[in-house]
Amino acid sequence: MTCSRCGQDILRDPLQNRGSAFTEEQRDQLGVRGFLPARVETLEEQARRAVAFMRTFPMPIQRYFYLDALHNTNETLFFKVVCDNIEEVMPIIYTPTVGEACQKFSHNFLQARGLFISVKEKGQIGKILDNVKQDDVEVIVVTDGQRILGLGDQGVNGMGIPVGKLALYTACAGVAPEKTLPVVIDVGTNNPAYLADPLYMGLRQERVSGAAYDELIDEFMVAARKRWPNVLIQFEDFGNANAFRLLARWKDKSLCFNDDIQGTACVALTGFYSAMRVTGGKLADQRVLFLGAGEAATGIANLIAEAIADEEGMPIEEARKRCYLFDSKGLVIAQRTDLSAHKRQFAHEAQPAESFLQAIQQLRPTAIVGVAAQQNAFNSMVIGEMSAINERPIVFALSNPTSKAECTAEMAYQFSNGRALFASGSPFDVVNYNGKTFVPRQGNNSYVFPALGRAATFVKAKTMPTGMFLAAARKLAELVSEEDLERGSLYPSLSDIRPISEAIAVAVAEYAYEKGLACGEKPQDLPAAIKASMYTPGY
Ligand SMILES: O=C([O-])CC(=O)C(=O)O
Ligand SMILES: [Mg+2]
Repeated sequence: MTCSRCGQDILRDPLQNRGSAFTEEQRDQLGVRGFLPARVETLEEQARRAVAFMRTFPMPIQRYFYLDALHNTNETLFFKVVCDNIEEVMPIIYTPTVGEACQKFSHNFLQARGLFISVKEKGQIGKILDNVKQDDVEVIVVTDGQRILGLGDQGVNGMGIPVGKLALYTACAGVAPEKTLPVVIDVGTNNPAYLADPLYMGLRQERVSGAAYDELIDEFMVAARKRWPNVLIQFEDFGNANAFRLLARWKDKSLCFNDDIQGTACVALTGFYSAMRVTGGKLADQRVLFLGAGEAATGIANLIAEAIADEEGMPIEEARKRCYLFDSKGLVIAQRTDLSAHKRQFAHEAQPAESFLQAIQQLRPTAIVGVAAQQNAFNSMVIGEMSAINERPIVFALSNPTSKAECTAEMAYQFSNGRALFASGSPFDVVNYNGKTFVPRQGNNSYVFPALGRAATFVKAKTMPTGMFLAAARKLAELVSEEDLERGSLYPSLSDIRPISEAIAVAVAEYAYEKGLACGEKPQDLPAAIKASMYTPGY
């Protein structure tokens, strides 16, 4: 198509722009001649320049803003850089640096990605969605910014999270960039610093709750599905109360899931399967004590219970007795009267314990899981006690970003004399301890959410039941090698995330076909069909 006046628009559209890679022919056809230096470059050449430039910035946050600018300029090039350097780039565009980027969002704002829907726009969400050019959105990640990682209420500044999650959908599981849409629902913020900040870009009012909140989310859910009937909606970083309510309201009638409850659970369960290859025994033999009782804690505890119930043919209530929660008021036990429904399921008969250490001494757990964003809560006493009780204590410090982790990898190995089976939510470097090299890996939902989403949209599932998360956890566990375990890695290397995501997507899709959750015929060669459906950056 010849369009001599469209050239400049094409160069400004990150989905169409190829910059210096436009060929001589395209430069004439598309009307971009004159707006580019003479040399025609390959994507590889462009990527080399981009990576070299990125590395000139000393701080991760500077690299984040450079990559964000690249993302907004040329998506193909951005994803080429991300896909070919995933281990280097992931901690920048995702956890932990994305947390800092959220905190700086309103101060460093240049150009936004995604949709901002505020409570002022109630009644008009359908119209807003009609403004979106993309006609085939497959995955939406939506947040209301109330609990961004372990950083609390970030309001609209939380937009970095849906943007980062969706970048991983594309990079890890090949969901095409034009089929993703990040969304922030702005109902205000209860963060006093933002309310007082003249540069804060969201609604400067206290959060709306109750019926007005529910009606807004309902309107969004209905309008999104009307505009894109098969879209998957991933709930991300909502506050506890809304996260559980929204999931309960929508999980059986809409293709959706909550990443913090279900995605995190899936990866944590894999961590247990890996740990048990070292310790021996079965999941039903575990006794798990959680520091925290929110989305991640009860999500993980419930999925462990589902897995035990499935493996042992045991009632779920019985299986739940392997998991104990410790919240801000102490150990969650049957006699407490202040418990919300999601905690009550894990309120067992036990003595009260005021400190986490006391709870360990009473319950003698095989594993502790930190999901309370309490830096250094897993101190030498806690890990020392776990190591006195267990030959190989399981210690998962899952809170994000790094500053909120319950302990560092180094602390876990040091305080356990190198015996801890460790995983963390944020990345930690290799640790040398007592002549041994440990390679800790991330028990982060990024191992599974892109693949789960890829599978669910591929099979056009109507909902995402628990079995899909179990299938993903078990497949990921199969991909952990003996060499990984020898180095203390409970997960495979993220440098292989693309084939890992592919294998998980195949396993989840297989499960969906088997259980009648899929719409349409199963392809004869499912792995080949899934592979062929995955986007790879190229012109
Ligand atoms: O974003 C991450 O790294 C994991 C996650 O969902 C969270 O911490 O809320
Ligand atoms: Mg999250």
